[in-house]
Amino acid sequence: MAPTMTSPSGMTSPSGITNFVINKGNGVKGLSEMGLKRLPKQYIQPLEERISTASFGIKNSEESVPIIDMSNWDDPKVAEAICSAAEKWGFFQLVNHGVPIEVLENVKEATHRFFELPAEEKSKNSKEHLCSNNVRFGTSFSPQAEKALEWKDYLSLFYVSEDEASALWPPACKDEVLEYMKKSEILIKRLLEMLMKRLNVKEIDQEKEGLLMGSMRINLNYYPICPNPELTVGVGRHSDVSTLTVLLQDQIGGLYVRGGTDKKSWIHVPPVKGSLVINIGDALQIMSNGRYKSIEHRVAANGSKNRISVPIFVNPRPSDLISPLPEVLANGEKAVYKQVLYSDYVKHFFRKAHDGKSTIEFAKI
Ligand SMILES: CC(C)(COP(=O)(O)OP(=O)(O)OC[C@H]1O[C@@H](n2cnc3c(N)ncnc32)[C@H](O)[C@@H]1OP(=O)(O)O)[C@@H](O)C(=O)NCCC(=O)NCCSC(=O)/C=C/c1ccc(O)cc1
Ligand SMILES: O=C(O)CCC(=O)C(=O)O
Ligand SMILES: [Fe+2]
Repeated sequence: MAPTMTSPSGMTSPSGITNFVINKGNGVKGLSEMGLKRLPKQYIQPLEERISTASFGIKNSEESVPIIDMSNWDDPKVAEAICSAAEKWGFFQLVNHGVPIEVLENVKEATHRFFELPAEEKSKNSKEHLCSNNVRFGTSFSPQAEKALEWKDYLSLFYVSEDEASALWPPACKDEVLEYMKKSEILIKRLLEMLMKRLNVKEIDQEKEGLLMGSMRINLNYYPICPNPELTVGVGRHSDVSTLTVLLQDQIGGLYVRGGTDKKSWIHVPPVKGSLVINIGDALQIMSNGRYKSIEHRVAANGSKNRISVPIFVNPRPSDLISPLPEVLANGEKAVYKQVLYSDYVKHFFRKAHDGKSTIEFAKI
């Protein structure tokens, strides 16, 4: 249902838009549903950040993110494909990954259910209305730091415990998100085992497990139909600050990653039914001393369809010190990154607007 406006004229001013979208919790979904004919000024990105979808759909098999079949996950060829993709692309898609398709369908449905709630209901999960930092309903990425806003609303859920999730996560999506997280855990452990083996880490003991996957954050992303998609972005250029990210996308498309032979092209990650997209994050780039790459990516806005995605960010714990692993440096390799407190790293990321691969400079020696 379209939101009712108390002061239609106030909406045309920049502060009216900000109030409606950010403070009142209508999000860009609220703007989209008013049937705006033109993109508000705040969302107009500089030319160089806009995404031309002209090449959308052009296929070039050598220039696409690998699609890896995990049916025989203990076959060394699978590990080889995964580690090579993590080195070369930092991104890959998995099919037959073991997470039941029904679980994925349920979490997509739950995401729509949450965003269909009235603004007042969703706003109960905003940082202003909730006394916890672990649940956050918001819009754009970092509105207080951005020169141009991004065309996305989100619900971000930091997992602390089953009890806290039961008490704080919105009932519209809580069970389905928890199930998605739990059912993905085996896959996450398998991936980390393969990736670690190649780095000379023979076994993932409890300490390493904490460092690699000691905290999880799940975002429900909603990209509503945009009046001028060519002028803005859904998500600007960034790399994730996670160890790795498990991303569920729907069938709409619009995710682009930096890659190809020139390492500069923007390559579309086409939706593949039942698949999960995996990408390496900054924490693993740092721990592998640059061997695995956390690749820049971004999301286009869409002029005709609402899109959702649900990333699971698998992370170190906030209290962990991260640095190149001793096993990686055992052969005399020189460390490229220094030791940083993971929560400092994440705060640095959230405090600024998206700026491509710049976050990792924070950890460079
Ligand atoms: C530092 C954290 C994130 C928050 O701890 P806190 O004690 O609650 O910290 P602060 O209250 O000081 O929050 C710091 C600031 O971070 C920002 N922030 C706090 N969570 C959020 C939040 N989910 N969303 C977007 N700002 C936030 C926010 O600016 C906030 O400031 P403020 O506006 O004053 O509340 C802490 O939970 C922590 O260390 N977590 C480690 C695990 C973790 O969350 N890892 C990040 C994985 S996320 C990832 O890889 C990519 C995410 C991403 C997301 C969107 C994109 O467009 C692209 C990528
Ligand atoms: O929506 C997507 O496909 C990707 C979103 C993303 O990059 C993120 O949330 O970090
Ligand atoms: Fe991302």
